[in-house]
Amino acid sequence: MFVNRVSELELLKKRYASGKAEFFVLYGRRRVGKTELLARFCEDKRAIFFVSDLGSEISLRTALSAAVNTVLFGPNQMNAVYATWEDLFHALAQAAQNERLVVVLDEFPYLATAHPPLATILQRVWDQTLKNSQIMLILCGSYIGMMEATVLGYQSPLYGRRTAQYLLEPLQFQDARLFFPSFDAADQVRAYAVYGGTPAYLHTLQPHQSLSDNILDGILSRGSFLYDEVRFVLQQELREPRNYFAILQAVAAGKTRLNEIKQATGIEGATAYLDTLQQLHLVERTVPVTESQPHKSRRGIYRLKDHYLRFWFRYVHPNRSQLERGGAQIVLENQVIPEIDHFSSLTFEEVCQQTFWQAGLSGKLPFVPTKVGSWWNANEEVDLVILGEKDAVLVECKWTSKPAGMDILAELERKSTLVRPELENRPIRFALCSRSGYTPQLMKTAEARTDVMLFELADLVRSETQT
Ligand SMILES: Nc1ncnc2c1ncn2[C@@H]1O[C@H](COP(=O)(O)OP(=O)(O)OP(=O)(O)O)[C@@H](O)[C@H]1O
Repeated sequence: MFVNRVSELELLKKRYASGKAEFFVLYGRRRVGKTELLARFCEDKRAIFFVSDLGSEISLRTALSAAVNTVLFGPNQMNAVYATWEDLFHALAQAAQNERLVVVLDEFPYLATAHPPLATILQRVWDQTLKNSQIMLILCGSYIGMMEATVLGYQSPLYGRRTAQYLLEPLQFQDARLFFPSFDAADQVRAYAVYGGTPAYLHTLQPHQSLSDNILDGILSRGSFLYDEVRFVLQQELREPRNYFAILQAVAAGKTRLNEIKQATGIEGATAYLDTLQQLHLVERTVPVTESQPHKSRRGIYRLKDHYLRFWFRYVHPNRSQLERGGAQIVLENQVIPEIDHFSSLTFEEVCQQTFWQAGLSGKLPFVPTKVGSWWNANEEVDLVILGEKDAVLVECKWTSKPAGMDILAELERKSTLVRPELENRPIRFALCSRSGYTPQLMKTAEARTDVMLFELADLVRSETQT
């Protein structure tokens, strides 16, 4: 099963069709599907696809030489090794002189580390010959920090050479749910809350088993792929993980403001760590949707960007001693199951947000949204506010087992008086999204009013995506 990535493939195809040399940089966190995407793209093309590993400069040059020669001259030439990287890149330029040639260097940071002058050499050959050829060079990497240092950043010799760069994001809910179509709608949201949109993590799910059995066997049990996955990935990205781990754990536990994070971790210099974690796309700082200058906002809060990171820091990392002694069932029963709905409620808001964006952009809302996000002040918050040029909808997302009633609408109307001053005279409408439906009285009210919309869980999980 290969899910979505339609717009990414389109972008790559467009560049391929440009008729000139292309230098495409694809990056994104581990397991997000970079290699798979590029493999699909290269399927029907004249392409050299090379995945680096932790080998030495000579072993990587030998392996890449073999890959290059096999594609350019056939398997008989496999043993000829280019004496220098210059020779190798010039050979690529030669081969791409009159004919499109795609060259993928996957896990490029490994190459750059094995041979530090490589970025400078590539830049030189690019400027001399490659840029005038028909090459489509794709550099790809997981270690986002390293990609930014070796290819994307100002300080890199390759800076300014790229013709396109793309950060591959995890799949959204509508795609992720295709990995567990047999779950009911509520469990699909819960599963997305736990696994997020990383295809490699979604692949571990056994759809014929219940969600809790999946969590037990595939996450909480020692030796399972996901049990140590976060530690493994973070240790590769971060040299001194201890303080980062403490900060990530605090944020996962709901400490979202800077002073709360400092207090929970005792780390005075938390800001610097948070900056790095943001650069690594592990943490994001969000501000109320109405803020016009996000960087200056005093209402910024920190959140973990990745769902599975959130789950791991909430339930695996803090319970490690118990889990190491075989206590997976106890952690599941005493913590995960009782809290799963509380844990999933934030994801439900995110699913609603994704749905409103999609609906709005495909003309299914009364107006085109320009921004969708949460709003909060020191004491109160509104789950979502959908802003258009001249419209605003305030949304309450209820992830509870009881039908939502008039009190929920009244509460949202009360909060609208707090948000109104920031809405620049836009008329306000209200929308409710509820996992468990609505009371008859609220349904009647919504029918009678043009400024109230009700959405059921089924409306929100209905899929229109491609596979
Ligand atoms: N769009 C997709 N639909 C379904 N499965 C996918 C998709 N993208 C990737 N996968 C699967 O997810 C797993 C991880 O993908 P892949 O190896 O491409 O990720 P990556 O970003 O290159 O990871 P790494 O950085 O760890 O090398 C693979 O098993 C792959 O087949």
